[in-house]
Amino acid sequence: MFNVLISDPLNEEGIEPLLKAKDIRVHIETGLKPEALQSVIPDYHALLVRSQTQVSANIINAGSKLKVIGRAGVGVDNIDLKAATQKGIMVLNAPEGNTISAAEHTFAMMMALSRNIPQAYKSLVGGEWNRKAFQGAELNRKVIGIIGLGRIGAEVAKRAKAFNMKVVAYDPFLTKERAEKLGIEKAELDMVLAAADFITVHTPLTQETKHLINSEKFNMMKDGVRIINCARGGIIDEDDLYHAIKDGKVAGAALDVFEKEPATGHPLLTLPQVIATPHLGASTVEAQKNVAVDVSEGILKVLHDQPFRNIVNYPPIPSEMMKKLTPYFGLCEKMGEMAIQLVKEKPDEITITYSGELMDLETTPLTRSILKGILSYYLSAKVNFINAAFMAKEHDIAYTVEKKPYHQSFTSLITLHVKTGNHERVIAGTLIEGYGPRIIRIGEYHIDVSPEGHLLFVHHHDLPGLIGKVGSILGEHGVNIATMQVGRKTAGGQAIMMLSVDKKIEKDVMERLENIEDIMSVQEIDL
Ligand SMILES: NC(=O)c1ccc[n+]([C@@H]2O[C@H](COP(=O)([O-])OP(=O)(O)OC[C@H]3O[C@@H](n4cnc5c(N)ncnc54)[C@H](O)[C@@H]3O)[C@@H](O)[C@H]2O)c1
Ligand SMILES: O=C(O)[C@H](O)COP(=O)(O)O
Repeated sequence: MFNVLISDPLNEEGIEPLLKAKDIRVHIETGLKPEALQSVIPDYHALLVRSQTQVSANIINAGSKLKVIGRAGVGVDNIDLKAATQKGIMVLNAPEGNTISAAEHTFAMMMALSRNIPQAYKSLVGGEWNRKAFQGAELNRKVIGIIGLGRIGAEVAKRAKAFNMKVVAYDPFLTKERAEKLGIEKAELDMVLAAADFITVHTPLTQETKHLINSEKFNMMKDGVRIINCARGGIIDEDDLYHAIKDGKVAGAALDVFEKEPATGHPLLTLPQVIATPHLGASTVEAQKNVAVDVSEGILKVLHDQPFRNIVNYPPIPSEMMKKLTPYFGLCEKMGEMAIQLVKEKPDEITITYSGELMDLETTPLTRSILKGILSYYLSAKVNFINAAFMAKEHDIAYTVEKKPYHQSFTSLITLHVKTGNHERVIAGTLIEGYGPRIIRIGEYHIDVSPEGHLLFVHHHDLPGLIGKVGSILGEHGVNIATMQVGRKTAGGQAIMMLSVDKKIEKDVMERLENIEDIMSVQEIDL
C-alpha cells in the first residue's frame, strides 16, 4: 500500500486515477505549515503539490519513504530540486496541461492593460461615468516582444499574430526554422526590448532569468512600453519596474505573478498603471483538470514501476529514444554490479564506451544504470538513476563516456573500464537477439555469459585436469554447475573460467578452490 499526500487544492476529478487505485491511500490536507508537513511526511511515498507548498530540503530529507514529488503545473521553483536529486527522489511536473490557459490569461491581461479595463470598471462601479480618463491603445500593428518562446510563449505568439501584431522573440533555444514556422522574428534580447510596444516574459525563473528585466533593460525600451508578466515573479525586478512606471518610461504593467506571494499590499499595486491578478494563469477548470490528471497518472506509474515522463530532475528523453534504450537497462546495471565485484574497492575512474548502434543514442540513462550498479554495491544510501551521477561526484568517482561508431562483431557494444588504486578491470557486454544481455569479454578473455544469478570467476593457468578439480570440489559441496565458459589467450598460458552455479558458495568452499595449485584467484559474483 502506498500513501500519497496532496497538500495543495487540486481538481477532484483530476485526481481520480489515484483515488481509484486499490493500492493507494490518498490523504488531502491543504495549508499545512512547514513544521507540520515535515512531521507527517515520513509516512508518505508521494507528495502532490501546486505552487503554494514550499517543498524545502528539510521536508525532503524528512521524507524517508518519499519516492516522488508531483507538481500539478509547470513551475517547480517551490521544490528544492537539488535536495530531491541528492536523495534520489523523482520530481514530476505536468507541463502541458495549463499552457493554453496561461497563454489566454496573458492575452486577457495584455488586452485589459491596453484598454484600461480594470481601472474603468473600478471607476464605473465607484459611481463615475468617465470616458476621457481611459483612452487605450490598439494591439493592431504593434510590436510584441516575447522573452522565452517555449510552450506558452509560442501560444501567445500565435494569438498575437491573429491580432495583426508583429512578433519579435528572444529565446536562446529558439531556432531560425522554428521562428520561420511560427511566422515570427527571432532577435537578440536587447533588440527585442528596443523594438517592442508590449513586452511579455515566458521563461522559467532561474539564476539567469532572475531580474532579467531591470532598470538597465527598461532604459533600452521605447517610451510608453507596456509590460506583462504571467510567468514568474522575479523575472522582472519589481523595484525597478515601480520606478520605471513612476518615471513615465513604462505606460503600464499587467502582473499575474510576484516575487513574494501572496502579494497583498505590494507597492506596485498602489500604482494606477498596474493591473494584477493573484496568480490565476492556470486557474481554469480545464487546466486544473488536465494537470491533476497528468501528475496523478505520473505518480501512479512511478509507484507501480512503470515507464513515465516529465521528470524534472532527469534529462528529457523522447519516448522513441527511450524505447530503444530500455532493453539495455538491465545489462548496464548488471555490468556495473559485476565490475565492482571484480575490483571490490572504490573506483577512482570509470570509462564507459558505447559503440555500434548506441553511438547515436542519448546514452545518459544507460550511464546512470551502470553507475547505479557500481555505487549500490558499497553505498548504504539509496542509489537510483536520479541521484547516480550526483552520488558518483559526491564520492570522487570520475566517469567519462566515449562513443565509437561501430563494432566489427556486434551491432552494439558497451565496454566498461573500472580503475581503482590496485586494480583495473574491463568488461564488455551486448544484447544478442533471442538471448538477451550477454557479457562477452572480461579483460582480454572472450566469453559468453548471461549476467545473472551466482557466478564464479576463476583466473588460472591453462593446465589439463584443472577444470575437473574445480568441478569435483563444487560437486562434493552440492553446488550444481549450470553453465561454464572458459577463455584463454594461448594454450598453456593464463586462462579464465566463468561458471554459473545454482547457489551461493560458502566461504570454506571458496577457500578450497583458492588453494588449488595453479589457480591465481577465485571471485564470486552475485547478480
Ligand atoms: N501564471 C501562471 O499561472 C502560469 C501557468 C503556467 C506556467 N507559468 C510559467 O510560465 C513560464 C513558461 O512556461 P512554459 O510552459 O512555456 O515553459 P517552457 O519550458 O515550455 O518555456 C520556457 C522557455 O524559456 C526559455 N528560456 C529559458 N531561459 C531563458 C532566457 N534566459 N532568456 C530567454 N528565454 C529563456 C526556454 O528556452 C524555453 O523555451 C514558466 O515560468 C512557468 O512556471 C505560469
Ligand atoms: O507553474 C505553473 O504551472 C503555474 O504557475 C500555475 O501554478 P498554480 O498551480 O499554483 O496555479
